[in-house]
Amino acid sequence: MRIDVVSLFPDFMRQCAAVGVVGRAQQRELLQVETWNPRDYATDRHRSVDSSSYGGGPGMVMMIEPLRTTLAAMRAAAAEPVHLVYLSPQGTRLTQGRVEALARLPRIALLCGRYEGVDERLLAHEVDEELSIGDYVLSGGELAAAVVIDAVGRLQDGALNDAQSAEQDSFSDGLLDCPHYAKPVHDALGSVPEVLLSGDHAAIARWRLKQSLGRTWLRRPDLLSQRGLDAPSRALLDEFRREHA
Ligand SMILES: O=C(N[C@H]1CCCN(c2cc(-c3ccncc3)n[nH]2)C1)c1cc2ccccc2[nH]1
Repeated sequence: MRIDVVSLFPDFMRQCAAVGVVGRAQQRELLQVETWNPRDYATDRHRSVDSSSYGGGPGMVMMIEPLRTTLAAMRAAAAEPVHLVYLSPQGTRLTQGRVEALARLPRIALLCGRYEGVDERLLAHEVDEELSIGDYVLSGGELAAAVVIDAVGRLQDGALNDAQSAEQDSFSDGLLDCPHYAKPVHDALGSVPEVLLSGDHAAIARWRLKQSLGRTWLRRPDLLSQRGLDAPSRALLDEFRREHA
């Protein structure tokens, strides 16, 4: 999969994509992340990419021309058609389901705005999808783009050593993750649940599912109502609720 990132801060974006699972996915050529800086495509001697906002008001707006030229060069750089995503608070909320769909595409591009945003005419003409990672305003789209790169990159086949961890991750099956424990078994803060030391894999899987169901019920009941529960899961959750009544 190829991800192109249009940003005024390419070094930052390259560094975000160079570490951890995503960095390893790039080394394994499972993922390719390329950056494009609109300032490199600005034509005036000041290399301007923004101008004041028509109608007045605070802040500057990113101009059409440098972005149009940048996007044309980006699209031409590889054969695959590009699904262009603009990161903004006005976008559709990013979910794991959407991440999984994006991860199946051969190529996406992430447009990172700065200042007060991007000229609406450029967005209307070029952007395929607008995505938000939450209801807050950042300084720019780069951190949101880094979230998309990480969430999509880690789902590339072979990116995770233990493919199952992608399956067990929160939201992969619509539930919150279960608790995890490292050494030592006993600590002043408490002990590791006995079942996890039993070696009984069926019992451990049952315990983990019960914890995931219980946590989701306690912290994110909205996810449960979206997901629905089969009879065994409903019984397991009832058991959790009795134990925590
Ligand atoms: O919304 C603004 N800037 C955004 C423009 C688009 C790129 N930026 C951004 C993206 C996001 C974002 C992206 C995805 N999910 C959550 C937030 N937060 N901030 C910065 C903004 C800047 C600004 C300055 C003065 C007055 C109002 C203003 N609004």
